[in-house]
Amino acid sequence: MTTLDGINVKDIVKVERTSVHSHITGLGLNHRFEAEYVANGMVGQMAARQAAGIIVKMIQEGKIAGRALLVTGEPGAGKTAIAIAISKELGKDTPFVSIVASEIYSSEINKTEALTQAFRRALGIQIKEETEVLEGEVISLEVDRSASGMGPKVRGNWVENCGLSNF
Ligand SMILES: Nc1ncnc2c1ncn2[C@@H]1O[C@H](COP(=O)(O)OP(=O)(O)OP(=O)(O)O)[C@@H](O)[C@H]1O
Repeated sequence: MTTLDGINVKDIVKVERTSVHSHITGLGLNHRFEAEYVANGMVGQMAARQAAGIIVKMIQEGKIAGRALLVTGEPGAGKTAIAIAISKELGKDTPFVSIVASEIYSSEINKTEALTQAFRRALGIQIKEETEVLEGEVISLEVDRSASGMGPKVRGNWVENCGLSNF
C-alpha cells in the first residue's frame, strides 16, 4: 500500500480483467472429443462444440492452414464463445484478437493494413516502420510489372535542388 498525501493508494501489480468470456477455458470435450454438458465454462451447444473440436484437431494436424472458419448464428448464440474456446484449446501461444468488421470497412486505412495491425496486436508486437520522404519534382515514372505476379515496382527520376536523382 502506498500513501499519497494521506490517501492510501493500492499498488496494482497485475490486473486480472473479467470479461463476458472469462469463464471459458476450452471447448469442454472429453478424450473421445465428445462435449460434456457443462465443462470448461461451456454449457450446452454440444454439436457446435464437437464440430469446433474437429476444427481444433485439423489445425493441430496442419490440415486447415490458411483457411477461415465461418460461424453463424443468432446474436448471443455463442459464436464468439466458441471462437475463444477454440483458441484456448490450441494453447496459450495461440493469440485471440477480436475485430469489428464494420470498423475495418469504415477506417481510413486499407483492409490489408487493418488486418495486419490486428495480427500484430494479437501477437503483441510492434514493428517500427521507416518511411523515406523524397522531395523534388518527378520528371518521369516507369512501372515495372513483373511476370512473377509480385506487385509492380515503380522507378522514376526527380529533380532535386542540386541535380537529377532516381529511386
Ligand atoms: N455454450 C455456452 N456456454 C457458456 N457461455 C456461453 C455459451 N454460449 C455463449 N455464452 C456466453 O454468452 C454470452 C454471449 O455469447 P457470445 O458473445 O459468444 O455470442 P455471439 O453469438 O458471439 O453474439 P453476437 O452475435 O452478438 O456477437 C457471452 O458471455 C458468452 O461467453
